[in-house]
Amino acid sequence: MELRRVEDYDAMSMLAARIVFERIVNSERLVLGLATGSTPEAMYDHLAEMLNRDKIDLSHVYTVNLDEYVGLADDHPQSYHQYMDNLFFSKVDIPSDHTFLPNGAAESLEAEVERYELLIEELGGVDLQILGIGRNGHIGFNEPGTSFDSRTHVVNLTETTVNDNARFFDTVEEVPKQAITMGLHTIMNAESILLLVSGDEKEEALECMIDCEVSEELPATILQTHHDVTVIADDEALE
Ligand SMILES: N[C@@H]1[C@@H](O)[C@H](O)[C@@H](COP(=O)(O)O)O[C@@H]1O
Repeated sequence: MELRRVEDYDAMSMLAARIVFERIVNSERLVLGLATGSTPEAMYDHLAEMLNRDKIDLSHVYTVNLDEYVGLADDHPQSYHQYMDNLFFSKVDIPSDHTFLPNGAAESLEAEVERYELLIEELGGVDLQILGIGRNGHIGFNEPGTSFDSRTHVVNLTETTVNDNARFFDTVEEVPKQAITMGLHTIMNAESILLLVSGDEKEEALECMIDCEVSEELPATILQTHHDVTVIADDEALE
């Protein structure tokens, strides 16, 4: 695991954007695993700017997102579909049939998780996976206790996660209590992983991700066993 310490949120975002940019321009074909949440917001901004500035052709880029809330249609303002459209897809020229997220409004969630896992496999797997981390050490929406063997699945969100994500909704009651997420096995299959961590509220989760014994009670600790993880963390997250 390579740890790159940076001064603040913007330095983290800029470095992450540069790493993703380099991968895009140096690949003949690239499957990017994308994350949502507050952490990667500025990275998407910088990345879109770099790609547009240099008029980079993106016809070789495919994206698969980590997760989506259950019960929110694609056009729901708080869905991750909308997040990705607003923050990234609408600003860059990735072909629209190259971008994928789980469908949280699918009639059969069971069929949807199978479809999504197969889709990732058919794309040839993820080359570079962007990740954030939850305060309780979750990655994607894989809450403490999730099996390390998990593939894409439906999860019940913990109270901590529901409360943490309530800031994106008008009231905490509106936050969905379930989500579809790539599993820990799915995430570990990525060729490279880039984990972004910013702010003192993530300090404990980060410290544990690096130092605690690998355990399903702390999902992010599984990253200790991946062969190519780069962590970009800012001073506040490391103090
Ligand atoms: N499902 C997302 C994760 O993909 C994200 O990494 C994490 C941290 O979110 P934030 O970056 O907003 O702190 O929690 C959310 O619930």
